Amino acid sequence: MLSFKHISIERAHYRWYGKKQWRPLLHDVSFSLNPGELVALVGTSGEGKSLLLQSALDLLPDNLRRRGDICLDGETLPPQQLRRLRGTTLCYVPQGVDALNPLLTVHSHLNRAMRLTNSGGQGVLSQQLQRHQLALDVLKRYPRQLSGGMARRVLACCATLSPARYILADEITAWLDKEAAAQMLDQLCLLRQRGCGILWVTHDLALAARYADRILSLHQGTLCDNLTRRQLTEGGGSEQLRAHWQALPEYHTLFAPEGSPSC
Ligand SMILES: Nc1ncnc2c1ncn2[C@@H]1O[C@H](COP(=O)(O)OP(=O)(O)OP(=O)(O)O)[C@@H](O)[C@H]1O
Repeated sequence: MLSFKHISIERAHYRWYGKKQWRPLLHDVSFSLNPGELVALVGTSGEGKSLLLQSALDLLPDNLRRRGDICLDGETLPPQQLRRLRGTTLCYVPQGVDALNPLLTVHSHLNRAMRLTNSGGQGVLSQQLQRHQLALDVLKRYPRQLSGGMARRVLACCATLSPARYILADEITAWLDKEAAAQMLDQLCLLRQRGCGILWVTHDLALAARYADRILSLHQGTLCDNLTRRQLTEGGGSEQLRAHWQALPEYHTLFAPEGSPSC
């Protein structure tokens, strides 16, 4: 189990006379991610979702710091151990596709992910590409020759090829049309079946309610919801999460009397 215990993230602020102060961005966030569980993390833009994922891998920029503990199977992981576990136990799929090295082809990126698993072989590679709707000729291309959605699928492909027990995926379905997003989530569900724990940052509460086992929501720097999909669809959660859910067409379809047109 991967646990976030009392995580606070603070930003350095310098006064005009040079004194440094730490100002909170996120405050006392605690939750756990179980193996074989897909958990969606929602919240409005700028709430700190990406920073929370980055803090779990010790990837925060120098002007930010984390307080609290990241624990794996009950053991607190110091920063140097978190860095060692990157790619092997914990895998981060960043929001920006600039995480792809511009000097390496897609083949090199995927090969590296495969070497970590030792599951090599062209067969595995082409199977994964097919699952992510990527043609074989994409292997020769450099990141600048990919569309935003293709680059995102290459990043997802690296994550699925890695041996990670926990995947922290930041807006993995952004820039994808509905069909491609559903296919991407089907891939995450396959990983979940294999026992992988997935924390998925998203703005799409409708998709979260369809695919995630649990939904977490951040609001004003704190974690204000940690509920199951069923609790959400049955009207649970904080006021702002309920308002968000009830504004979605999915909510109205769910409660529309049979035979009436859905909105
Ligand atoms: N390096 C940084 N220095 C100072 N502030 C930062 C830094 N990185 C992020 N922030 C601030 O931290 C807050 C949270 O940022 P974060 O990227 O985690 O938001 P988010 O919830 O992922 O937003 P979005 O949904 O738009 O991606 C924002 O207010 C942002 O401006």
